[in-house]
Amino acid sequence: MALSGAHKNRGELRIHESLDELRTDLADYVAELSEASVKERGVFAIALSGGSLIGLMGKLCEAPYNKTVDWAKWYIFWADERVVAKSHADSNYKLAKDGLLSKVPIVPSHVHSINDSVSAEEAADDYEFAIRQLVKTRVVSVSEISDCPKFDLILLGLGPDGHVASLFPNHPALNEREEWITFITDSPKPPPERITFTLPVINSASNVAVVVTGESKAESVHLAIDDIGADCPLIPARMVQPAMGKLVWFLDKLAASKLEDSNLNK
Ligand SMILES: O=C(O)[C@H](O)[C@@H](O)[C@H](O)[C@H](O)COP(=O)(O)O
Repeated sequence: MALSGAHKNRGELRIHESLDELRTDLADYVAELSEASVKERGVFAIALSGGSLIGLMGKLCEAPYNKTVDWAKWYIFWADERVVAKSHADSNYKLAKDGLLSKVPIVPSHVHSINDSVSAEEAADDYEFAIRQLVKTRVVSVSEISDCPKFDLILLGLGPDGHVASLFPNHPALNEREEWITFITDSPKPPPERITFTLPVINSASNVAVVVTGESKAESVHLAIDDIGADCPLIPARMVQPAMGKLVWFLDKLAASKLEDSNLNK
């Protein structure tokens, strides 16, 4: 690792010299959490996002992880999904299926994707209902401090505008406190209709990892992590603050290029 650090309340920072190094560290991290969760609970409930994240998780399909990870115990969810057919090029399900899930022995019935044949509002309701059933049977754990599901790991990307999952800057969805899953029909990033985990669900997870590469994200990384003034914009990524869980940032050098030195162990 090029640099590492820990901001006092913004989690652990893992900054990598190369994308290859980041990919290996991310695969190790996911594999370790999977092992710990299977040991403790017998299952691993993981939520994915779309974007470059899936490609960056690619090493999990290779040796040794493809053989050492207990794939049969994985339950897969999406922290956000575009409301399009599962076969559509914009589908986060399709991205993960093609890039990851079809390459490892995941149990098909453990893959919890959205209902793609209904409206965004119905898809959000259906997804929340499905997750509620899995919380009842403790496939997904439950938070000790809220009634929210406690995913073992939620993986997020970061947009250049500071969005995470489908929670966009200044969008009312950021204020949702009751629902676990909400929907939007006006996403500034196409396609417009999406469902997304709400902040209470993200912040109830045992582990949240934000995976960010490239210079276009550097300003958002700075606004999400550094001690900024009250006049700076409050971007969605800064609202990712797991209450009891652990937050880890996987960054490449370009994404980390605007971070203040004081956050890094040089
Ligand atoms: O549905 C989506 O649009 C994604 O889930 C989105 O939240 C993504 O994670 C970020 O936009 C970062 O994407 P990149 O890593 O590709 O820039």
